[in-house]
Amino acid sequence: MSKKADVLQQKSPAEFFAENKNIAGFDNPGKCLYTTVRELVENSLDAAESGGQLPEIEVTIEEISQSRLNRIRGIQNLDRLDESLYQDFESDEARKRRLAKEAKEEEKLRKNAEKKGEAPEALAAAKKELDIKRAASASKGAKVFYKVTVKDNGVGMPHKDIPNLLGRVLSGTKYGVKQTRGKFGLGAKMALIWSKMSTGLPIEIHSARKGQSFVSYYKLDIDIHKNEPNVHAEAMKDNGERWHGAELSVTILGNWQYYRSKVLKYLRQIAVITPYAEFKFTYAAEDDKSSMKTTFARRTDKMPASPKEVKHHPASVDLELIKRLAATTKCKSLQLFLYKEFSCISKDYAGRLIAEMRGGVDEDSEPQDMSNKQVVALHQLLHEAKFKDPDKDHLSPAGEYNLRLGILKELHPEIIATHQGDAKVLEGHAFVVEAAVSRGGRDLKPGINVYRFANRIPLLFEGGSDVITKTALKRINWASYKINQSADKIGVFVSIVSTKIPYKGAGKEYIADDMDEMVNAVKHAIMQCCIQLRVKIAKQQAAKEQKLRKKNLTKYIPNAAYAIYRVLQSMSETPAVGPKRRRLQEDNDILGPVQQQEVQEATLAQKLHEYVERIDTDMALEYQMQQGMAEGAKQQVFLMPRSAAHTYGPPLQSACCLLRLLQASSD
Ligand SMILES: Nc1ncnc2c1ncn2[C@@H]1O[C@H](COP(=O)(O)OP(=O)(O)OP(=O)(O)O)[C@@H](O)[C@H]1O
Repeated sequence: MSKKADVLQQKSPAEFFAENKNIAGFDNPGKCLYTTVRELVENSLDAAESGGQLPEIEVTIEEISQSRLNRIRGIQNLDRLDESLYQDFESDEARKRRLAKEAKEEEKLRKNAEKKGEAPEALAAAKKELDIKRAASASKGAKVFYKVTVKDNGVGMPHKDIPNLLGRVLSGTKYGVKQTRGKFGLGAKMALIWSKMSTGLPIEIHSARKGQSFVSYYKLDIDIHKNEPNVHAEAMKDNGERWHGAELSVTILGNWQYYRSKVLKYLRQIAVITPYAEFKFTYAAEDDKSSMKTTFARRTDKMPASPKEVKHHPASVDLELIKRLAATTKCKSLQLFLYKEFSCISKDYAGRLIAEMRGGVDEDSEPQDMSNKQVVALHQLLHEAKFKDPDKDHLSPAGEYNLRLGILKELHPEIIATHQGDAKVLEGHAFVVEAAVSRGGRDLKPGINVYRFANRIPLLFEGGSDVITKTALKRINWASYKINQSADKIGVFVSIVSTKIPYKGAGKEYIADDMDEMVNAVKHAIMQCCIQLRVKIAKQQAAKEQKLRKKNLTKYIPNAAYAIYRVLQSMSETPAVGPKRRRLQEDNDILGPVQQQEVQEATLAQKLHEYVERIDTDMALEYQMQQGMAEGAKQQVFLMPRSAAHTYGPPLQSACCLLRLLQASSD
């Protein structure tokens, strides 16, 4: 073994995450740009919602070329002395080859245009496209940097806490048992670590609490080795406008070209799940042509009730957590400790648990005095004893109203159904699954389009391994709900909220598919939507078929009226003589008016129109009757018969309902 391998080394959390950025979703420059936007936006949403504020979030990505970045960093942009040192150097030979290839390509374009007889403008457009492709491939290796700024109207941060909150890995205010988008105390610091690694520039922060007379300003970076904030500048600026919120800016290496669609998709999906928020997005490129601005507007002022922090459920605690709680509790007795620090344990039940523990503890023992063995015994008992499930009042699902509104506003589906499931429990943490299934709409491809949300954030990566995708694609028999899995544009939206989302990894990309409780809850929510959708689809199909039938019948009325009238006319002109030509009275009844010109072609056409109209209504009633029996909404109404001897006739039909009289059973 080499000597070096024997040397004991230690790593700070910042060093660990700097070396393993991918764990936190910072895989390559493009993904780093995406994850930076995502982490900052999610912090902003958490901050606005925790203050009960309708979120207003501005996201700006400013493109910065290498030379501009150098100017910002105070580095001189030197001319190259030795061109052949650089990756983009092209030898004379290579240049000749490239020019020859380009000439060939242009010649081919010209010949093709000639063959197709295209106008000179078409050839010019094709050449321009080719030039753009060439320029893109020439700039493929060029590095582009971005200043990402996210501004919100949230609660801001206390001045003195800012360096620790944003310059120390694994520090945050969201570690309690509470539904929040953030969890690990990592996201914003990863953006800072990436900026430090790729551009060396610090993060800039403006922040103000509600009613604060000053705006906190910090420019800081992180000492990765020590996992400590390193403050470059600090100020308290005047806050005349009494602004509150936070604005964070980081300058990082990225790749907008490859991740543009992901960033925009993320913003659209977050607009779906938070229709009460407004997102303004600006992309400022170095050349104005590639810049863009877009707004995802707020559609409602109805914000879901804020999630609440709750106590630990006994089924969710581990040994270390019990030790920590016992060491820090203010409770002086074990009974009070169990009652106050955990949910779903009454004082009485705490007493019974302590009696069951034995081993030298009683109700009055001090929690801090528990020995290791006693803590182990308590831990074991908490996992073996029965406890009520945690309730769901502390959770904050988007709500069917918001989910439906968000989908309608962003994707415009033809039909949609939503469902919110009952609270379920996973390892002591309550969770709620909400779902929506839609058909048709903007931006959807034919087939199943899955949209995943966890604690109201969209999950865009690693979909293949996720419980929602797997359930939607493999565990639902779409055909049985009148849905064509490959031809229809189906949107499946599932949102899971919990005090602990069982993410795989710190990148918060997907939820594993190996927990039965989760699988069942997701499947149930999707199926409930499908059941509602089946009814809507059946109604739509019947209405469509009926419309088509009516259209077809109406189409042939002029021809039919013409043909019938001609037959009747020629019959009426032919005398009825001879034994075989004797007419029935009914024939005379029809032919007489034709002869008298009382019935004409137009009369027949009108009667046929009336008939088609009538059978259309009859068929609608027939359909309603079937629906009433099979899948329509049923309502029981109890009526008192006027006498004991009452007869129950056939169902009564109306244009909107079916009334069936039945004798109620005596009990
Ligand atoms: N825009 C903001 N407004 C108010 N506070 C913020 C804002 N951004 C960050 N913070 C504070 O900084 C803390 C650290 O943020 P960071 O993104 O590093 O982690 P997190 O959001 O707690 O968890 P996660 O790593 O899961 O995102 C947050 O817990 C929050 O208290």
